[in-house]
Amino acid sequence: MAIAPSERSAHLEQFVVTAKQMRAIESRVFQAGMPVAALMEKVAGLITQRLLEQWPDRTTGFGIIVGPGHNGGDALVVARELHFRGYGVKVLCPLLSKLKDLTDSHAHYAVSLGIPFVAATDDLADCDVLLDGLFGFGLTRSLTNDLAALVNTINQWSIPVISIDIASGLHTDTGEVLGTAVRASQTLCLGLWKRAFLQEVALDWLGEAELVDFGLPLADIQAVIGEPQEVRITDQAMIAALPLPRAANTHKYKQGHLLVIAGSQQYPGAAIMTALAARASGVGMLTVAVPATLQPLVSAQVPDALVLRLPENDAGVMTHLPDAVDGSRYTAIAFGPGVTPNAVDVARRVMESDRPLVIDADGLNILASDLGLDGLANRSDPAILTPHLGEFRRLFPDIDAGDRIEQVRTAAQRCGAIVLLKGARVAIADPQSGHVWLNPSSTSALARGGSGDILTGLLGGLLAQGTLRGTSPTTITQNAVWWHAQAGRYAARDRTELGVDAITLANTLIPALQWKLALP
Ligand SMILES: NC(=O)C1=CN([C@@H]2O[C@H](COP(=O)(O)OP(=O)(O)OC[C@H]3O[C@@H](n4cnc5c(N)ncnc54)[C@H](O)[C@@H]3O)[C@@H](O)[C@H]2O)[C@@H](O)CC1
Ligand SMILES: [K+]
Repeated sequence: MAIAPSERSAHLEQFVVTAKQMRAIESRVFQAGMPVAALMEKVAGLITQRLLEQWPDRTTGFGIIVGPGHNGGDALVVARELHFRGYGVKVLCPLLSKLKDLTDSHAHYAVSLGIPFVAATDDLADCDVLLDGLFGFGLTRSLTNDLAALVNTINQWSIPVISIDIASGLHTDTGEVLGTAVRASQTLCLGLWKRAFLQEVALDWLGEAELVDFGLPLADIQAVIGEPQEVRITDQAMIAALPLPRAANTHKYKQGHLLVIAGSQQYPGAAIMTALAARASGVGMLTVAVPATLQPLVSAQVPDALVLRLPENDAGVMTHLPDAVDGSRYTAIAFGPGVTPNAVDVARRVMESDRPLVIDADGLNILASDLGLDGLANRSDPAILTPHLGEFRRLFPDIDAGDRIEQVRTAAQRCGAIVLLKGARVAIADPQSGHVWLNPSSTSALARGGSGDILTGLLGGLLAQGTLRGTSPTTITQNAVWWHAQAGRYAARDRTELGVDAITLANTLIPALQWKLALP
């Protein structure tokens, strides 16, 4: 059955594949009768189209770097098409004697057309654009000797490099640099997102990444992937997960009641930032529990929140939750920002509550140093841990095998909580299924103090609302990560990456949502 192009694109955008899966999908398509050469023509035609759009001026000179496999074949077909359209084209093919048959055919044909093949990397130094067709998902070994020298040389130039499928030298699954790798300004990822694009170690090499859909049948993709273990977070799924629209006859208690427990005399701002972001989530009721002396300050900043005064010690650290703070009154609890590592009794009470829980910052440090993780698996309602890498290492010191995606999966399964590992590509793991969701679109503007407090408040607010709507806690967690990142991106458009302080970020949450909702 045919599906609409927008629906197909939303489907494709959520898949993440390994090299092995991509190879298996490709094999099915070839076995079904699609000629390899025809598919290569189709892919190269789409790449050529992108290049023509970006460089319509026919005086642009292209340097085409061709490897031994079909990535090199793609590049040669593009070279031919650019040549036919009147562009200047030079080909550098360092492994000319080792070309796969189809690639070799294209090389012969290119020579017959009079396209110049150059011998030295420096012969490309006067090109305006380089096309990297050295290796795609077939790269198996590290780049060494002459190939490594070639890559290191072009990386020193300031000529834009467009990589076909993946920046050559990156491991398709882990994103690791194998010896050395091309530093692309742009990568045209073919067919399906390879796992490397969701690995933060690869980001500096991939440049701007775009998916080029060349029509792989969804049935073949689904037959190979089965139930997806790793999923890319998409706008479409996240817009659908928002607590919108609200029921016309709702009232504030039906929109969730979040208890934020945060702050200390040393870190009063953490309570304010968490509360401001919780407020922007649209949560029906917000209560903020802080050490008593902070109450006037927090009330002044967030007058619409109920601010509870907790007993505190001489250092301004909350000492315990009085019995009057009855956890059962709340739909969700967010605990940890700025409480200091000494708020151990409060942490214990929070862990004992049966409410859906977000634990962040010092809350995580207290788990690591005092309470341990054993209490998490037996809770009736979910707990969500939101560590950055440092906190992750303290919580799970012995998890170091595999890449980030595997590590976060292991961590969730081990502790029985949802684990959200922060970073340039946030990864969220579900303890039961082992599924991992990856956020593909973010901004370095978020690498800043206070940004995590905003995420905690937003996540808490969405958890309180989503729990009542029956949204799954992993979907709510994705929703918060996505919204937080989009707000960062939206704010950075106006203010650059330097201008997205935490308060600005909190104030941008709603405008960013309007921006996303206005998109088709
Ligand atoms: N999957 C698909 O459906 C399609 C794939 N196409 C292209 O085909 C590519 C994959 O093609 P291939 O499987 O031929 O793989 P590659 O083009 O990535 O190259 C693999 C070749 O390089 C050699 N090699 C690996 N590491 C090396 C090293 N360090 N030094 C020297 N040689 C090394 C291998 O022995 C093999 O011959 C994709 O990335 C894409 O560009 C497109 O042409 C058509 C559609
Ligand atoms: K490449």
